[in-house]
Amino acid sequence: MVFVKKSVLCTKIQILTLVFLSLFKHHLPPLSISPQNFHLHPCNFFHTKKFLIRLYIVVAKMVKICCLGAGYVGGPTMAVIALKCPSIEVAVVDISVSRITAWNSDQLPIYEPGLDEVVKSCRGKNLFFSTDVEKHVAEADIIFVSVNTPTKTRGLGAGKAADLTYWESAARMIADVSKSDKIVVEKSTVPVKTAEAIEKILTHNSKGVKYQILSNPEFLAEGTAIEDLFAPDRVLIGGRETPDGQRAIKALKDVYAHWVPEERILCTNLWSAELSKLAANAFLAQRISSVNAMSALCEATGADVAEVSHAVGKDTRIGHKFLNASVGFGGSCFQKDILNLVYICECNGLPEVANYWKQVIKVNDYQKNRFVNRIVSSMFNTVSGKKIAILGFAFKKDTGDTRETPAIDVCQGLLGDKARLSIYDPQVTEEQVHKDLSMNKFDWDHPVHLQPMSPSTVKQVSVVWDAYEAAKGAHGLCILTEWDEFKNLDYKKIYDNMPKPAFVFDGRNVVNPQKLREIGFIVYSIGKPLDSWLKDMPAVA
Ligand SMILES: NC(=O)C1=CN([C@@H]2O[C@H](COP(=O)(O)OP(=O)(O)OC[C@H]3O[C@@H](n4cnc5c(N)ncnc54)[C@H](O)[C@@H]3O)[C@@H](O)[C@H]2O)C=CC1
Ligand SMILES: O=C(O)[C@H]1O[C@H](OP(=O)(O)OP(=O)(O)OC[C@H]2O[C@@H](n3ccc(=O)[nH]c3=O)[C@H](O)[C@@H]2O)[C@H](O)[C@@H](O)[C@@H]1O
Repeated sequence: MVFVKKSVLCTKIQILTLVFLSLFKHHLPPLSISPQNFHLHPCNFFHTKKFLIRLYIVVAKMVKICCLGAGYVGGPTMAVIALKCPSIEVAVVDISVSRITAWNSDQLPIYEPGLDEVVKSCRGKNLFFSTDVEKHVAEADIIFVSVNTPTKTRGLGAGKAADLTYWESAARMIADVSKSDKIVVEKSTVPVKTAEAIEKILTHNSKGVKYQILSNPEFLAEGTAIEDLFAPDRVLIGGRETPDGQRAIKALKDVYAHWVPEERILCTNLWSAELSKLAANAFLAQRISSVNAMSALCEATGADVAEVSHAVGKDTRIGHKFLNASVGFGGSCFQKDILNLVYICECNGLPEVANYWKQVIKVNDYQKNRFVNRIVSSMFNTVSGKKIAILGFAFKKDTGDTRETPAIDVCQGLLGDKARLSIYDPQVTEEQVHKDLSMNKFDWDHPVHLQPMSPSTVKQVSVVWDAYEAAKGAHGLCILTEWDEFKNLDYKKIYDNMPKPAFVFDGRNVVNPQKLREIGFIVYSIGKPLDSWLKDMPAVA
């Protein structure tokens, strides 16, 4: 009985202390950042004499992370950190009010398998989305910067160099509002040596606050972001080789160590980390351009690119991943990052290296042009006034992202020849399609609220919500995204509703060309033996 009364009294005191400390936590002296401090067992916690000290530690110094940029990287990455590290408070902030409103709603601003569940399980607990950028930056111990780094469209390095406007303004804002020491983490993909520039901005405006800059590039791919974040091949952290730099690396490593095995967390110097990100994307894109270059040769010789990729990929030194021939790679990063790499090589007096990487983009552009040429040349050298169905507009399946999607170039090529397009994609809105088809190159990579507000509607384009509707009355059907549903469409029904000859141009090799030929279609599949109809047509119109 005595024990019960004592414990009730004790609990009341504990709760009151907790409330008190919560209210006045900002007036307590800071402790060193170490997530290890927070692994207190809840049972021990309330029954030890050191209770007040422990409570002080937990309430006063729960590690706070703030991420600038609630986009495709900032949103999912921070949601996973919050899920895996319940002892860390994560605030994701953005200058775009509509993005933050969407993150706080049931309709998240990006489509990514598994993301909804992760966000819903920690939002409002230790994961917050806010437009109060300055408040959260001021309170944070670790600040991730995951803002846009588009390709420059004007001035020095236009068309190649990374535009660091958003990064620089983020750094200046951090310097303005910070009153305590911070670890600033480059999450965006940036040119090598960016950390040096950021360091200068921060230290020259520091008002006595100390900063450590880390490079922690992100390797997630869209469509599999949550999977990739849960089990990354590696986490890369680059920092200064000074004692303070190493302590900062350790603090960030401790965050990832909540769920990533130690041997997968690689620590390097700053420049290696920054360059590794650009190198990884360049290597990946290079594989696609290599297989796409082979696909042209396959069409010319009667080889089948799928068989060639399979045979080549069986060599364990080469491996089978990323060898799918396609209409071309898209997405917000491959082209941007390679252009950036090319620019850095040129600036460092390495024109041969620059030209080598430039070729990866040239082959990608060649592949998209080749696809359009195949369509036009097989349809009697003109698509003027003809309806063409476009199945898939996103740059890959399982995402609604259309940034630098090959569909834009293919559609623009067909529109240039006066085709009428009927577009269907399960995740891309009508507004987005019109915006993409009327926007200037590279404009898409700026924050949404800074892009052209009301894009002009492209007259010859209609967007529909059903593949059958898109194909009705169409002379040809182009598959531009490998959505699973395109594999299982009723192609007989589609064929019956099209004028003849009816064409299928498969830019993702999702259909079985033989089966479609049996129905009656004339089929073009990337890198596959050509239909007799196409053999007589020039590959370049
Ligand atoms: N999308 C991807 O799969 C990957 C992207 N990256 C890199 O991550 C960076 C971000 O890419 P995404 O997330 O795709 O871009 P995003 O455009 O989806 O998101 C960037 C966000 O930053 C916000 N922003 C810009 N300036 C800001 C500021 N000063 N303060 C607060 N918010 C600000 C924008 O409003 C936007 O919502 C880029 O450097 C990209 O190269 C790296 C790996 C994967
Ligand atoms: O820095 C980035 O933004 C990210 O870029 C890519 O990820 P992502 O662009 O989201 O998607 P990928 O799966 O790499 O596909 C890129 C493009 O290549 C195409 N692709 C991919 C693989 C393949 O074999 N063939 C092929 O044409 C895809 O359809 C897509 O258009 C990288 O895979 C990520 O590691 C990286 O973090």
